[in-house]
Amino acid sequence: MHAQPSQKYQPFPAVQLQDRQWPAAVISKPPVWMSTDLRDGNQSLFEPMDADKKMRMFKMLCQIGFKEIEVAFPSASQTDFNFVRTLIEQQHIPDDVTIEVLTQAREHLIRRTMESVRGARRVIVHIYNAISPTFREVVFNMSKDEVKAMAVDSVKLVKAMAAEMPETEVILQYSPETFTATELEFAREVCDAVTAAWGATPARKVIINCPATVEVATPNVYADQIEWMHRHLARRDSVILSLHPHNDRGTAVAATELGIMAGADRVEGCLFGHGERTGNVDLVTVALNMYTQGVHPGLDFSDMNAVGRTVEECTQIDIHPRHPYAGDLVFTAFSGSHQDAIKKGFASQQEHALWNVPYLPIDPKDLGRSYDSIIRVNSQSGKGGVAYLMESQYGVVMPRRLQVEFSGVVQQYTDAHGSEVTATDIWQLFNRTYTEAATPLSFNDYQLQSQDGGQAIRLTVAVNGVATVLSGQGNGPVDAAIHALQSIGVHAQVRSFEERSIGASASAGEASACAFVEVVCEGRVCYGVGIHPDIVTASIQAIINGINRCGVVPVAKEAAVKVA
Ligand SMILES: CC(=O)SCCNC(=O)CCNC(=O)[C@H](O)C(C)(C)COP(=O)(O)OP(=O)(O)OC[C@H]1O[C@@H](n2cnc3c(N)ncnc32)[C@H](O)[C@@H]1OP(=O)(O)O
Ligand SMILES: CC(C)C(=O)C(=O)O
Repeated sequence: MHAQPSQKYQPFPAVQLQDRQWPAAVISKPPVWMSTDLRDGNQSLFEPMDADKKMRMFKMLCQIGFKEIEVAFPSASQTDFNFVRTLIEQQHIPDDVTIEVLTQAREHLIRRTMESVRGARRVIVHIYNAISPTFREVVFNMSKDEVKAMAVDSVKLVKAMAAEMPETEVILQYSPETFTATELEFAREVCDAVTAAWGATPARKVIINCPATVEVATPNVYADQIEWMHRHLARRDSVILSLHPHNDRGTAVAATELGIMAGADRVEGCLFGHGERTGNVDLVTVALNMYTQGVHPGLDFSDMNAVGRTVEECTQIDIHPRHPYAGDLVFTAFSGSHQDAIKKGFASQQEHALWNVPYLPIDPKDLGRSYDSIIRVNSQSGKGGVAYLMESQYGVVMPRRLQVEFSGVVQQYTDAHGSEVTATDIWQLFNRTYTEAATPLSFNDYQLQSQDGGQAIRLTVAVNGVATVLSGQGNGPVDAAIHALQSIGVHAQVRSFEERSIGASASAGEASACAFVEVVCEGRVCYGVGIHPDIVTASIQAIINGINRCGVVPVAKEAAVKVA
C-alpha cells in the first residue's frame, strides 16, 4: 500500500446543500422496485445465464412481486435478444409486470433493441451514456454538449421508433451513467434535456435513473446528490427519480436507504447483491430492512430458502453464510450470552405481540426459516444454548442446576473436540452421562403395594450384574426405593426431585416421563435422570443413575435376597 495515500487518492468533495432535508426523513412506503438480475446481475457472472436459467429467474422474480424487471441487453448477444422475443411471443409476461431492456445511447444498438421488443404490450426502454469528466475526456473525447447531444439524439430516436409501434407502450428510462462522479449541474442539464426531448408529462413520466455506477463516497454524499436532483430537476412531477447503487465501498444498502429518504421514487438492484464488481445493491436486504421497521416492502420473501437456492443455481455463486436475512448462519448464535438471551426472548414472546427477541431483528419464521439452527453449540457456548437445544430438539426441560452441571460436561467435550457439537451429539452425551450410568447398580423391575398409609416396594436391581430383589417401605415410591436400597448399604438422600413429561418426538421416542433426581450419597451430590413411559420407573431409574454417579459401592446385606 502507498505510504501517503493522499498522494494517490483524493477525498470526494462535499455537496453544497446546507438545508438538506433527508436526515430527518423516515421511510414509510416502499419504492418502485426494479430487478436487474437478468441484466446487470447477469453481465457480471462467470457464465451468463442461458435461456432456461433466465426464464427460471424471471418467473421467480415475478413470484416475489417485482413489477419491473430488466430482462436483457438485447443488442449484446443473440441469447439476450432471443430471450426477450421468447418472453413476448410465448406470453410469459404477467399483465402487471413491465419488462425493461438496456442499450447504450448509440443508433445501431437502439435500433436492434427496439426490434427486440416489437409486439410487447408495455416496455421500459433504458438508454445510457456515461457523462462524467473522465468518460468525456478519456473514453469519448467529447465536449459536454456532444455528450448531452448523444443522450438527446438517442431519446429522439427511441421516440420516433416508438411512434411506429403503437401496439406497444414505450416508457423511457435514461441513466446518466457515472452520475455520482459527474458535476451535479451538468447531470441535471443532461437529464432535463432528456425529459424535454421525450416530452414527459405527469401522465407519461420519464424514469431518470441516477446510478452510483461506482460507489465513490460515503452514503450521505449520495443522499445529498439525490436530494439535490430531486429539488432541482425540471418537471419533477413528470419524472420518476430512480436509484441504481453499486457496492464498491460496501455501503450500497445504506446509500439506497438514504437515497429514498432524499426523495427517490424507485430502486434498481439485484437479489443478494449480484452485479458488476462488488455488486449492485442487494434488494433483499433493503426490502427486509424496511419490513423490520413495520413497512411492508411489497416483495415476498416468505420462502427465503427457495429464493436463495434458485439464485445460487442460476448465478452459480453461493450466498455467503453471513449474508443478511438469507445466509445459513444469520439466525444462529454460538456464544453463550447470546443463546441465553435468545432462549429467554423466545420464552417471553407472545404470539401476536410486537417482535422482541434479543439478537434477532426479524422472526426467522417470516422468511420460512425454522428455529432449528438458531442455537448451535461450540466452546463459546454456555448453559442457555445447551438447554435450548435439549428443549427444542428433545423436549427435555432441565432444572437450572442440571443445566449448569451439564453445560460443564458439554464444555469439556467441546474443549476436547474443538469443533461444533450437534444436537444429536449433545443428546448422546446427556444420555451417556445421566440416563445410562448403569454400574454398579442397574434397575430391572418393581412392584408396589399400598401398605399402612404408605407404599411397599419390591425392587429388582442388578448389583454388578447380579440380579437382586430388595424390599422397602416409604411414604411414596421414591421414598420406598431409597429405603430398599439401604439394605445393600446404599445410603442416599434425595435433595431435589422434578418430573416432567416429554412429548413424543422422532428423537426422544414415544411420550415419556423424564425424572431429574439430585441424589446425595457417599458425600457427593449428583444428578441422575430417568426417562420412561411409566413415571415410577423413570423416578427409580433416575435415583439409581444418580447413586451410580456418586461412586457408590454396594454391599450384600442379609436383608437382600439373591435371585438365581
Ligand atoms: C455500467 C453498466 O453496467 S452499462 C452496461 C454494460 N453492459 C455491457 O457492456 C454488456 C453488453 N455489452 C456489449 O455487448 C457490447 O459492449 C456492446 C454491444 C454494448 C458494444 O459493443 P462494441 O460496439 O463491440 O463496443 P465495445 O464493447 O468494444 O465498447 C466500446 C464502445 O462502446 C462505447 N462506450 C463505452 N462505454 C460507453 C458508455 N458508458 N456509454 C456509451 N458508450 C460507451 C465506446 O465509446 C466504444 O464505442 P466506439 O466503438 O464507437 O468507439
Ligand atoms: C446502465 C447503468 C444504470 C448502470 O448499470 C450503472 O451505471 O451501473
